Amino acid sequence: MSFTPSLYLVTDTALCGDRGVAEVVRAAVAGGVDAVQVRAKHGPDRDRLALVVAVRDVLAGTGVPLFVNDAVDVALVAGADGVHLGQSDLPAEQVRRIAPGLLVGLSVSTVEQAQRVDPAVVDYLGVGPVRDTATKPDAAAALGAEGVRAVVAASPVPCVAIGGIHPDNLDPLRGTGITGFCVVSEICAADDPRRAARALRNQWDRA
Ligand SMILES: Cc1ncc(COP(=O)(O)OP(=O)(O)O)c(N)n1
Ligand SMILES: Cc1ncsc1CCOP(=O)(O)O
Ligand SMILES: [Mg+2]
Repeated sequence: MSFTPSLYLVTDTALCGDRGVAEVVRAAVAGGVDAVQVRAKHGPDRDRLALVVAVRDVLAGTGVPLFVNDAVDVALVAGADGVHLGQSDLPAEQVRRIAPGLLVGLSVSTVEQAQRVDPAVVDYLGVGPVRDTATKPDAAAALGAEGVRAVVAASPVPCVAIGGIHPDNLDPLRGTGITGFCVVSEICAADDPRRAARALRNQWDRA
């Protein structure tokens, strides 16, 4: 089954603040988010696992798939649907071999990286960053919409765009070939995550 989300939320624990990640996810899904990745770059695995389990419980029965960033072991233990890997994380081939039941996402920032993707081991690509973003200061150089279009054209699997995406720069991504897009700060830092998700979803779904 191919993974083709429209609005993919990647969480940031600090930006979610006192509301907590699970409650922000609940609101965002009510607003139209159709895929979620728990991205917790700091802290012990026990805390990461507890966070993923809390989000899994919020997503139960919604049909919205749950991904874990980086940590294949946590994804398996928590019963998540998939894992998202970067170019420096565990190799996708080996993750598919040890965890054949997990969906696998891979980050790419260049046409060459997209051309090397094996569709037998990678289910979707996260293409970016589209723009510079304070959320991931160590990201590669910004691609812009035309750069995204070139990477997507080279990909054998569905692609989502990520990085610096906000309502004022979303429209140029239309027609690049992406199935959808990811946001962190636009939803996690919003006063009203449900409303922020609904606005993004309406903007994207507009014909
Ligand atoms: C959907 C999606 N695309 C790209 C990324 C970035 O992954 P990575 O390059 O491994 O960087 P970190 O997120 O681990 O800092 C992502 N997480 N999700
Ligand atoms: C995880 C990640 N990977 C590339 S950019 C990025 C962060 C995107 O965050 P934001 O949507 O706040 O710009
Ligand atoms: Mg990573």
